Amino acid sequence: MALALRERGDEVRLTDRDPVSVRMATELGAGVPLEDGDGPADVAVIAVPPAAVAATLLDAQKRGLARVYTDVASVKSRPLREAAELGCDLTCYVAGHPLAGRERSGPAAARGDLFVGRPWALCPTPKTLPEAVEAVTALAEACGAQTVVVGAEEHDRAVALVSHGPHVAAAAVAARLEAAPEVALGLAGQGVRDVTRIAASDPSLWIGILSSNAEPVADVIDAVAADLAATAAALRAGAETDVTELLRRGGTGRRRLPGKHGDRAGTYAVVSVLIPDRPGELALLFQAAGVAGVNIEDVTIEHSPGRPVGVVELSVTPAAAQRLADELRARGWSVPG
Ligand SMILES: NC(=O)c1ccc[n+]([C@@H]2O[C@H](COP(=O)([O-])OP(=O)(O)OC[C@H]3O[C@@H](n4cnc5c(N)ncnc54)[C@H](O)[C@@H]3O)[C@@H](O)[C@H]2O)c1
Ligand SMILES: O=C(O)C(=O)C[C@]1(C(=O)O)C=C[C@@H](O)C=C1
Repeated sequence: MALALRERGDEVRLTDRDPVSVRMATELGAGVPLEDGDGPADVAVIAVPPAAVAATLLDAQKRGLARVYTDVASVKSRPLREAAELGCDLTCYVAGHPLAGRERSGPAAARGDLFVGRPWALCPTPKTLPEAVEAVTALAEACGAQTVVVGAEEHDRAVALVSHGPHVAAAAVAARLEAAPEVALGLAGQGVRDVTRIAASDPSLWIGILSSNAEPVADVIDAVAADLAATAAALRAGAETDVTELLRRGGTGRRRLPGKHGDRAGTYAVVSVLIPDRPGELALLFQAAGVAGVNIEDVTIEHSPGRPVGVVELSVTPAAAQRLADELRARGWSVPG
C-alpha cells in the first residue's frame, strides 16, 4: 500500500516493531520512518497478524497517530470483537481486507500494483462514522482496488470459502510432495504448481489467519474432505458417473469466479522464451528486452533442474509484446507462438 501511495505522491510514515523491516521498506521507497512528534495522519493502516490488530489499534489511538484507522488482516470478526473489548474508539476504525496478496511476506515481497483491480472488503459497524468509511474507501481506490462493504461475520464465512479453505487444500496437496519420489517431482507440470502456489506461504502468518477463523474454515475443510472421500470410494468402485459429477461441479464452481477482478493476464501480455540452462542467459535476455526498449513488468521462470532448457515468461504491456518477440527472435532466441 505504501508503495502504491508513494507512486501517487502521497506522504507515508512507516513504523513496525521490527526496525529491519522499517529500514528495508524505507530503502524500497515506501516512505520515511515515523518520528515522535509527527502530527496525526489522515489514515493509519495496521498491517499486523490478525491476533495483534486490536492491541496495535489501541496503542496507535492512544498515541493519536491518525484521524482514521483501518487494518488489512485476513479475518475481520476477531479484530472487531477484541477492539471493542479493549475499549478502542470504533467510530474512526474501519476494518478492512484487501483480497490480494503473495505467497511471500515482508517488505522485500511488496509491489505497488498488487491491489489493482482487486476486491477490498470494508466492514464498518453501526458505530463507524461515514467520513471514516469515505477516507478508507478513498485509500483503497487510490491503490486501484474496488471496495466491497460487507458485515464482518459474512466476510469471514466468505473468505473461508474463497481463500482460507483453498489455502488448506493447497497445503494438503503440496504436503503429498514432501516425501514424493524424485521421478514424480521430475514429472511435475504446471497443474500442480498452479494448485500449490500458495502452499509456499509463511506458516506463522497462516496459522494466525486460520485459527482466527477456525469454525468457518473447518466447515469448508469438512465439505472438501467429504467430496474427496466420496471420490476415492467412487474410483475404487468404478462409479465413473459419481467422479464425473465432482469434476462437473468443479468446472461449474470455477466458472462462477468473476474474471474481471485482478485478472493480471488481462493487464499484461506474456511472451514466452526458451532459454538454455547456462550461466548468464537470463542477463542476456533482459539486456535484449532493454535494447528493444521494453519494460519487463513481471517474470516467471519454469525450470526443472537437469533439463537443458527452461521457459521464461516475460509479462509486458500488450503494445510491446510483438516488438519484444520480434527483437528476441532476431537475436536468435526461441520464442514460441
Ligand atoms: N500476505 C498476504 O498475502 C496478505 C494479503 C492480505 C492481507 N494480509 C494480512 O496482512 C497482515 C500482515 O501480513 P503480511 O503478509 O504483510 O505479513 P508481514 O510478515 O509482511 O508483516 C507483518 C508485520 O507485523 C509485525 N508484527 C508481527 N507480530 C506482531 C505483533 N504481535 N504486534 C505488532 N506487530 C507485529 C511484523 O513485525 C511484520 O512487520 C496480516 O493480518 C494478514 O492476514 C496478508
Ligand atoms: O495469492 C496470494 O498469494 C494470496 O496471498 C492471496 C490471498 C487470497 O486468498 O486471495 C490470501 C490471503 C489474503 O488474506 C488475501 C489474499
